[in-house]
Amino acid sequence: MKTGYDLLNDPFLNKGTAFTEEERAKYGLVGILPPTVRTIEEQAKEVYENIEEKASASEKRHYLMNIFSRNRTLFFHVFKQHVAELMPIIYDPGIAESIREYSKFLITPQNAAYLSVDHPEQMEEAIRNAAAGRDIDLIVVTDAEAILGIGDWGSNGVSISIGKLMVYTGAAGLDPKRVLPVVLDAGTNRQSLIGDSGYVGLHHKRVDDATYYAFVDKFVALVEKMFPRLYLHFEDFGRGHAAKLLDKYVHQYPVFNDDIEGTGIICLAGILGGLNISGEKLADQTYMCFGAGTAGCGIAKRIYQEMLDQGLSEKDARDHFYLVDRQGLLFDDMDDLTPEQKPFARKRSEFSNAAELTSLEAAVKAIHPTILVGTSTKGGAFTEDIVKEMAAHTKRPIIFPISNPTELAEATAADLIRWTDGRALVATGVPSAPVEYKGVSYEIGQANNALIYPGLGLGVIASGAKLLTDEMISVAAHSIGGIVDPGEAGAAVLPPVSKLDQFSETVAFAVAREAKEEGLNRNDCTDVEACVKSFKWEPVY
Ligand SMILES: NC(=O)c1ccc[n+]([C@@H]2O[C@H](COP(=O)([O-])OP(=O)(O)OC[C@H]3O[C@@H](n4cnc5c(N)ncnc54)[C@H](O)[C@@H]3O)[C@@H](O)[C@H]2O)c1
Ligand SMILES: O=C(O)C[C@H](O)C(=O)O
Ligand SMILES: [Mn+2]
Repeated sequence: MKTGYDLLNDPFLNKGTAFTEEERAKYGLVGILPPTVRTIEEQAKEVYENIEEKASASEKRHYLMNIFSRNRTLFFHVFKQHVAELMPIIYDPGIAESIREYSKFLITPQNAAYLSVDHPEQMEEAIRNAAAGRDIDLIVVTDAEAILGIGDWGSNGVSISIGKLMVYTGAAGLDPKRVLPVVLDAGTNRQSLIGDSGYVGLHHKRVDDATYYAFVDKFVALVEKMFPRLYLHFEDFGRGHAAKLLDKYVHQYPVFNDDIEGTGIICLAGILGGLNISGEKLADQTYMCFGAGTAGCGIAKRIYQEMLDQGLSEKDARDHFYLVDRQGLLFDDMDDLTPEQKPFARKRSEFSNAAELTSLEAAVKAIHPTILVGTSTKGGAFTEDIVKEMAAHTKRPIIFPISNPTELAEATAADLIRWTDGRALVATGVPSAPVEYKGVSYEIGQANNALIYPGLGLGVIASGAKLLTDEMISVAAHSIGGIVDPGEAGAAVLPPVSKLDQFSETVAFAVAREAKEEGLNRNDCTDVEACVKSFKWEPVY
């Protein structure tokens, strides 16, 4: 039993001024807290008022992270009350700053595990120390090679693991005591970090692939052994490793790659939402991806799978896809294609001007896509000319500029609505305010995997699913339809973040039900909804 300062310093147990007089007497807290006893509602009101007073998002974030470090219950109480308002502060886009400036802002290590490739022999000890006797259901692990669109950040990337886990709890109610953020420090290729004496990670380049894969393999085997019902979420691994790691473990353990699968689900859901508004069919769409990396190929694969599920043959389905990357349109004779790009690469013989299709603009002109998804990290890439060209050949162009953070988005929602005279069906990666245009208020959906991974994770964890299957992923994408009224002028293609906790539960029900149908559940799911609800933690003392 913890007492005194040990109790106040434990963020999972601390209640601060809300410890009652009886508790203060019992736990050695008499005299080390100010005399007034507060309720959590009073504390939360105070915290919220303080946030409102801070001038910048950055100050708000630091203040909130301090609360998070000291008192998880209070932090989540406030977060849950103000999800839509606080998401951009503690998650994307605000989180990018805390990664770039991690060494400067490091307050406490926030119960994360920092694993060093230079000391694999310490791995088990490190995880044990970080878990500190807690049973863990969920790990978010990053190696920080490709954080959002801002690149390689080494140990600083731990903030993305922490931030993703905050959203899991805020949105789906996963118990913060039962989660563990992990950063795998395999070095960094960002020279400025290596040369920065203030940098807190390893001061050397990323290790070679053999050492790297041995490090990750050791980690996965170890945490699977230590926490037998673990759901393992991979975040922001580099293009050269992300899909390989997922393919390696996906049939063995319940693992999830957020950038590949989470983004695939949310974009499919957004596209289905868009088609619901336009009344068109997926099989009639021409899909173009700009930036065919981890997310770009993950999304293409999910949409492709949906076309197969809708009855198209593999060949017919593939014919709908065009990938554009740095080289321009990707052709099958290129020698630098990734394994994930290859299935979607086109034949030069399909075009009379193949040699000229080296830019997005040329590709849009030649192909006339009806759906354009941006995962390129090239801010402003969807120019007025490109968007107008696309919109000239389709009534309701579906355009999702989803590169993060804000400055890397391929376009803004306001420009897309304006350039297409209100016809574009838009979703963005970061939150966008409604766009007022010619008397209509266009609500903009947020195509960010944060709208889906919390519910998906809750469904997997509550059911105790042995694996995360393609079918579970598909039902997750379909489960968030029907929340938005497609008939309303300016309707969004995705449900609003303000309803995140409600639809996360809907997603979890669907996923747990599917796990049960596939016989993959290890927990009793006789009553799926009761099972899911029993896994939800409430931020109250
Ligand atoms: N909204 C979401 O939920 C979500 C999810 C995942 C990723 N993303 C965003 O997508 C972007 C890409 O992430 P990723 O993990 O796929 O990274 P990645 O490095 O795997 O892929 C980026 C791809 O874009 C290509 N690219 C880079 N610069 C380009 C340019 N100037 N022109 C054309 N192509 C270019 C790269 O060659 C690469 O193939 C990031 O900004 C990230 O924040 C958003
Ligand atoms: O973190 C986000 O905001 C979404 C996504 O996982 C990304 O890498 O951009
Ligand atoms: Mn990511």
